[in-house]
Amino acid sequence: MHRWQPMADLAILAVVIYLFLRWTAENRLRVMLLAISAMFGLSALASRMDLPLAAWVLEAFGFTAVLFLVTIFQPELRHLVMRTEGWFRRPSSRDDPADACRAVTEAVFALAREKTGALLIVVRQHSIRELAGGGVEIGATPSSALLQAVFQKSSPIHDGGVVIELDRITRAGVLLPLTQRTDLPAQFGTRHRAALGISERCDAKVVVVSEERGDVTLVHRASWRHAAVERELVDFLSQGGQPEAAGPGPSVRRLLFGHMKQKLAALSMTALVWALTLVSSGTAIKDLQVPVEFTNPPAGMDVSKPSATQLEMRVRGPRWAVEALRPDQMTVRFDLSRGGLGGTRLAHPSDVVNLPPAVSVEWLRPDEITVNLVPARRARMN
Ligand SMILES: Nc1ncnc2c1ncn2[C@@H]1O[C@H](COP(=O)(O)OP(=O)(O)OP(=O)(O)O)[C@@H](O)[C@H]1O
Repeated sequence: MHRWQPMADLAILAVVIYLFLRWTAENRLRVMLLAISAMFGLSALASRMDLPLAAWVLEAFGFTAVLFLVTIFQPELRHLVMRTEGWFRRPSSRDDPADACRAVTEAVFALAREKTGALLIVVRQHSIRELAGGGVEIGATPSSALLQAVFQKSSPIHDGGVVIELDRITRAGVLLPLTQRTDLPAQFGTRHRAALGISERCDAKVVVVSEERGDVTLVHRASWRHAAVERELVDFLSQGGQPEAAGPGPSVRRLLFGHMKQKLAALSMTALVWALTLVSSGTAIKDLQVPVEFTNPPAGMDVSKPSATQLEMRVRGPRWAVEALRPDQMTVRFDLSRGGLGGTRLAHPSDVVNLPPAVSVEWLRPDEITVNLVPARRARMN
């Protein structure tokens, strides 16, 4: 095992935990999944520590919880699968997000001026297929005229919401889940409740035009505010408002500093798993014979009569790390570039042995290696 491998191991684990936390954004489901993972983890720990009864009980709890999860959280699980769809969607190269934003803004404020009710759902990363039912498939490039026409009272599809996905109008007349909140302004009827309902369940941006008051409400992630001027709607739709797949790719800043809470949680959980593996796997000792290689002899010189071509050593460390050590991957290399003609005493071998962290050398033979550097031809004759 190379020194970088355990690091890569932990880094992969941290990334997997982070993706898992981002994926399971719904709190109830996340708690449940974490509880199940913890039960199986503790069960493995108990069996390692020779506590068979505890291991059995924890495992049984884990399986019961899985059954419970599949039956109770079926809609959430289905929604999770839907959510992954957004990771692979790419916008059509024909459609410019700025054009879609312009069309929506123009239509929304035109509808607001004439007090025509409207509800627009701009889909981002999460698929809303499981959340928004019914409606009519459209599949058109957004234009102000088309959006205004859809919401006219005389239109057969003016009821419900219009879905805009990857800068295309994909459906009209869709029914959305209503929010159950009781703390909303009295003037919020079912149109606004539908907007809040969908925004509680996914990352879509929703725009509502009130038929009664002609005002424009912007809804995202269960919070809302009014937009008095077009600029506010444009900002709402464009500031992190484009579906991530539609942009030029996540910015480095967002990649590094976005979702800090989940990143810290993932790092803490990785540290915990690391500590648990150290404790649960116990300590092991292993004797190894590691080959020695001499590299970079000065130009025109060769190595002759090295005092040893392999090292014997005994290492100690966490069982999983020690068991993964493979002598053929641990070649000890001595750099001879600074050697001069004649005998050269090399660095203490234990300084150049490449061991993963937490694994230490108990003893190592020989203590010291010497080589002779000779003109290239003489070495070949030896
Ligand atoms: N579940 C739903 N999903 C999508 N649209 C809905 C849903 N329920 C109602 N609507 C839309 O809302 C309209 C009714 O709006 P209502 O007057 O109840 O709401 P409101 O929030 O007071 O809006 P407004 O201020 O425009 O009156 C319906 O005609 C329909 O178009």
